[in-house]
Amino acid sequence: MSFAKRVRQAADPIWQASFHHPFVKELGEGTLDRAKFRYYVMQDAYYLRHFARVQAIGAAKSPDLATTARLAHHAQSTCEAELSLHETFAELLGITEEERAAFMPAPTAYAYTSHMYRAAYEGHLGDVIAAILPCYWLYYEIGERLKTCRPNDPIYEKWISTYSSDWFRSLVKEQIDRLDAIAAAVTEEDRRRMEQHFLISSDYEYKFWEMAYELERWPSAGLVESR
Ligand SMILES: Cc1ncc(CO)c(N)n1
Repeated sequence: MSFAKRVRQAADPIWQASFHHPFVKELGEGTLDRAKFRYYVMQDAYYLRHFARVQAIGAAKSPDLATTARLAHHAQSTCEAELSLHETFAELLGITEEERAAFMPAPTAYAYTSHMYRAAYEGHLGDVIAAILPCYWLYYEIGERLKTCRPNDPIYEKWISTYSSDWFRSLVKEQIDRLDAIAAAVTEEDRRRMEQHFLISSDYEYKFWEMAYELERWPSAGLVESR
């Protein structure tokens, strides 16, 4: 079994939990509370800004020019396509400049992006890909599961169509193949570390839905208000 298949299987219970999370289910059904989606969009814009930078670290750590070019292209795609998607959402959802200015990353968004930076800075290209692959791959699988859903809501439909597109599928496949090629050439210790990055990112993907669904806040935010 390929390395990617093996780690995907090891992560399956937590991926299943993401597939069945109320945020994902209600998005597909069109019943998801707008306030939760709005919160998600703002946290996800933050997440994607950092995701693009981690992809760029991958570009810098690539051992050959062709891979540097591909990873840089992925970083650029994240910046252009996904952030323009978010701009559209911000407009449709009426997110204001003041809200943007007052934005604070939630604990989970902060921890997840920090995990990716850590894997990227401490490791080699294999660590970078292992840490970022669940982001691509899980969303692709969610897109596939939701693509027959008709939430009857243009915003939720746009979200689903982005992640079930051929464009997105080809990016996911490219990174899966890259992970397998790297895993075949490194040491057992490297593979163990890469698997751990993949599993931790899979856990954070689940926590990201939970964060949005519960409108997660820092503990100190509650303390300030109750004073
Ligand atoms: C948290 C998260 N993971 C993955 C993706 C897909 O790129 C996204 N937009 N946000």
